[in-house]
Amino acid sequence: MVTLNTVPPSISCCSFSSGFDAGPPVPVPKVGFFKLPRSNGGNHAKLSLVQATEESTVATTNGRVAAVSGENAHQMATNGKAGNIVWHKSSVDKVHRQELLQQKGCIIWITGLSGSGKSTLACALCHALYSKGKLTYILDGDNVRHGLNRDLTFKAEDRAENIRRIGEVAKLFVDAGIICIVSVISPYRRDRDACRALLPDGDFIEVFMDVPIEICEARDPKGLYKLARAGKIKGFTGIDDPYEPPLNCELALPPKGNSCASPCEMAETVISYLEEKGYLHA
Ligand SMILES: Nc1ncnc2c1ncn2[C@@H]1O[C@H](COP(=O)(O)OS(=O)(=O)O)[C@@H](OP(=O)(O)O)[C@H]1O
Ligand SMILES: Nc1ncnc2c1ncn2[C@@H]1O[C@H](COP(=O)(O)OP(=O)(O)O)[C@@H](O)[C@H]1O
Repeated sequence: MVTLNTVPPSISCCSFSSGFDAGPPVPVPKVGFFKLPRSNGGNHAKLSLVQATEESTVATTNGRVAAVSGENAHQMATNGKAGNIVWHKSSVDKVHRQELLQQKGCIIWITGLSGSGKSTLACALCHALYSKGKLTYILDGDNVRHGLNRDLTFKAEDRAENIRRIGEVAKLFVDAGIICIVSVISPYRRDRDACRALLPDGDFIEVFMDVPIEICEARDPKGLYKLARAGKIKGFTGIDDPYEPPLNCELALPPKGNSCASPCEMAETVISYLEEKGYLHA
């Protein structure tokens, strides 16, 4: 049984003064009104609340953010196509959640050919960490392609989008303080490295299932290699589509001779790494 024994963080909502004792003082913003230009339809723009702090200036009209400066400008620059989006901070953050869970959030990214044992290792690891009272969540390629990524094929650009979305979701799990286990072929180095770059150094732990295709093909639990060899599946990884092995992974798990270590032994190897790097403590 896991006992949670933590001091809750003091609560403050955004940067507005709450008016009651809620922990350390927060900056009280200067609040005023600001008239925005006429909207397209010729109606007068509504007077809008302007929240101005030393760090940022945000104006809204009809619920939409109109202007930002200061530290949040960085978020404006990195948010892709939408524009005018401001990062919203909470008073309960990753550090508090990690304290609650007594672990550190990270991604264990398991890459390798179909049949190399990614899902099996993911399950063994999840089980072993659960036994130690550690919270994990598995994002498995097959499973995610049933929902979030059901619109994607196995063309290179769709595989890239598959990995990008999984990387972003995994990053949210890490922010939640969870050990996120990702088991996906992720055949392109560039796509894996892009996910690595989403996280602080060390938090992306790449585990390579270094299993030769002959072994994977002999296993063929879903009969997909057989279909690929028969030309009934086109663009199958390792047959007529590329797999780029990692160059600098944190862990590689090759077979010893003709046999692989058991899934439990592999899970223990990963757990030793997590232990050594301090991920199993807050
Ligand atoms: N063309 C092709 N190539 C590779 N794999 C194929 C293909 N078509 C279907 N499958 C099945 O899809 C699973 C791989 O999905 P992933 O999301 O992990 O792939 S990828 O990372 O986007 O390359 C993979 O699951 P695993 O066997 O668990 O790896 C296969 O079962
Ligand atoms: N360490 C292992 N030793 C022997 N067989 C394994 C091992 N790991 C997985 N397998 C077997 O290999 C097959 C493919 O494993 P799976 O985890 O589904 O691979 P992947 O997710 O990479 O496609 C399954 O039949 C599984 O039981």
